[in-house]
Amino acid sequence: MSDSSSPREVPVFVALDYASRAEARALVDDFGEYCTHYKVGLQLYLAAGRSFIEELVDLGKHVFLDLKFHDIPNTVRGAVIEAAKMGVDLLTVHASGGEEMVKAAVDAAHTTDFAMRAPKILAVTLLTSITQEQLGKLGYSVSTIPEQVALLSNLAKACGAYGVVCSANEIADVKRVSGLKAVVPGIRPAGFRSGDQARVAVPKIAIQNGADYLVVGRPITKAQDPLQALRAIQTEVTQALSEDAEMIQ
Ligand SMILES: O=c1ccn([C@@H]2O[C@H](COP(=O)(O)O)[C@@H](O)[C@H]2O)c(=O)[nH]1
Repeated sequence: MSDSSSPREVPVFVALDYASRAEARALVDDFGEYCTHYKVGLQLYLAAGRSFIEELVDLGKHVFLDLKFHDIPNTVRGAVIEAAKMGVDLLTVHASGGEEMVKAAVDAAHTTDFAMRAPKILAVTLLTSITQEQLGKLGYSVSTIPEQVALLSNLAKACGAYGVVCSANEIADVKRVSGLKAVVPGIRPAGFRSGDQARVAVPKIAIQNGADYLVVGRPITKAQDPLQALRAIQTEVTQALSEDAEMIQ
């Protein structure tokens, strides 16, 4: 979306976690040209299906389909091909599905007939809702969260993924081991409750840490004035990017 010679841009994907197409479409219409990037996850996909994704694509929006595939390689390959047909920009699989599965996803995205619009594959490392304690209960008690994220980022890179999903706390580890794009949910503007998110950061910190994309849901969709909440986040991102650029000069 931007090359290394152009100024750094960090798109904000608004997570449309709604139970109906009508609610999601109302927000998209309210935001108009203020928002060009939307994420569709399990809830809205199950409620509104492919046609809503195609509607967003037809509106010229960048669509991140966040269905987090985790299955045997052959099944994931088929699912990626079907997703590619909708013209989505980004698509998630769980890195913990293993090398063969992530490779199958990347290969499917690149061997599809829709090569011009091949979705970029993101590997989810550790969900931003996971704590160190929960990681231990999953049997990874020898690893810290940053170590586990680094390990899975390395795997994602070896498989040819475009990027990973991680929290703002692990971006440096991701960049160090893989150089992949960091797509960062768990964004909480100052004062907004964390809820079920465990590894959170304000937009400014995510930018300072090197995020390539932010993902924001409830701090926007549950705000009294969602457009105002979106604009405030966009302003914080723009300011942090210009402070960062000044530091580099
Ligand atoms: O590790 C992950 C991976 C995906 N998500 C998704 O991002 C949004 C975040 O929503 P908020 O309301 O801002 O918490 C949501 O759609 C998740 O499914 C994530 O949070 N963490």
